[in-house]
Amino acid sequence: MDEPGTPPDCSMATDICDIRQQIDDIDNTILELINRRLNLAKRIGELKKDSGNQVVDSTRESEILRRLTALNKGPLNPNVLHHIFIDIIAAARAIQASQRVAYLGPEATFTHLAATSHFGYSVTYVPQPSIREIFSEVEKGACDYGVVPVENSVEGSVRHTLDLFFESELCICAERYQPVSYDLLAQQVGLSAIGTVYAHSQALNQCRAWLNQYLPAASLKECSSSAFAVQQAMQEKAAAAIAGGGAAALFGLEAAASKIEDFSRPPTRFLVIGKERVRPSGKDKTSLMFALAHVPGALAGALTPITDEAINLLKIESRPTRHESWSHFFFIDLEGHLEEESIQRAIGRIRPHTLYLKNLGSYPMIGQGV
Ligand SMILES: C=C(O[C@@H]1C=C(C(=O)O)C=C[C@H]1O)C(=O)O
Repeated sequence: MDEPGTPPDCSMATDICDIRQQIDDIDNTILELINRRLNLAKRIGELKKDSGNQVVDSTRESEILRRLTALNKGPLNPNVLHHIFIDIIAAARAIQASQRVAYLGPEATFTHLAATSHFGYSVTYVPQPSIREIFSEVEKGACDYGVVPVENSVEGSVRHTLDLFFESELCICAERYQPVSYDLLAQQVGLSAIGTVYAHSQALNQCRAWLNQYLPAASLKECSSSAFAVQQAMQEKAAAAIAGGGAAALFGLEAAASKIEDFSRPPTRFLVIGKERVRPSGKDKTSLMFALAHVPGALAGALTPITDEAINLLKIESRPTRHESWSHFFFIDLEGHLEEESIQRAIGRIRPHTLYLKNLGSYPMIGQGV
C-alpha cells in the first residue's frame, strides 16, 4: 500500500497517472468525510445515552437510503449504493455502542447474508441453531436484534417464525428481501485453476447445469453446510465453494462466478426482530396477527374495516393454530403505520371480530431489489 501522500506509480501512461492522482484525492476526501460523519454520529450517540434512546433508528436509516437512492443519477448501481451506505451507517452505529445480532446459522446461510446486508459488518453476529433460539436470545437481552426468515426461505423452518410471534413480546423492526442466488467463491478468480467444488447439497442441486458447462472436470464434494464449504475453499488454493450471492466479502474470498444457479428464484423475505417499536418513516407497513371464531363471515367482518378505511392490504396468510378452540391465525400486512389514525381506527374495528389480536409492529416498507 502507498504511504500517505505517495503519488501513484507514474511509470504508466501519463493519462492514467493523472487520473489516478485525481482518484487518490477523491479517496482522501471520502475518508475525511466518513470520519467527520462518524464524529457526528458519536455526538448523537452521547445524546441518545443521556436521553435513554436506542442506538439503532431504522426509520432514520431508511429515510437516508431512500433519499440517496432518489438522488443518485449513476453510474453508481442502486444495490452498490445501498451496500456502501449500509456499511457507513453500521460503522456509525458501532461507534455509539456495540451491537449483537442473532441470526439463523451457521455462517454463509441466506439469513446470514440478509443480516449482513441489513446491519453491515460492524456488529457482532451470533449464529443460532433455531428460530426459537433467536427469539429467546433477543428476549433475554443477550442480543439486540434477531434476523429470521419469514417467506420462501431455502433454509426451511419459516412457518415456525410466525408461530413464535404468538408466544413472544418481540416486534418486527424491519424487513429485508434477500436475493436467492449463488456465487462460486475461490481464492482467485480464474475458473481454470479450480479442481474441486465444495457445496451444500441444496446449492449443488441448484447449480448442476452451470457446473456441467463451466467446470465439467471438477470434483464435486457435498458438505453439511455452506459455511463448511467456504472454509474448505479458504484452505485449498485449487478449491471453490458455492455460497449465497454476496458472501465473498464476508470471507475475504473472490466471486469467481456469480448467479450460477440454473433457475432464478424470488427473493426470500427476512424480518429483523427486536424490543423497541419503530417510529413512522413516511412509507411503512404494519403487521397484525389474529384468530377468528368458526362462524360464517368472520374473516369478511375482520377485513371490512380495512376496506372502509381505504387501507391497502399488502398480504394475508393463514396458519392453523395449536390452540384447541381456535382454528386459524391470520397474518396480515397493511400499508401504513400504527401511529396513523386510519390504521388505529381499522384495528379498533377489527378487534371485536377476533378472539385474539396482536400488533406485530410497524416498520419501513422497502422494495424487493435493495
Ligand atoms: C447517527 C445515528 O445513529 C444511527 C446511525 C445512523 C447513521 O449513520 O446515519 C442513523 C440512524 C441510527 O441507526 C442517528 O440516530 O442519527
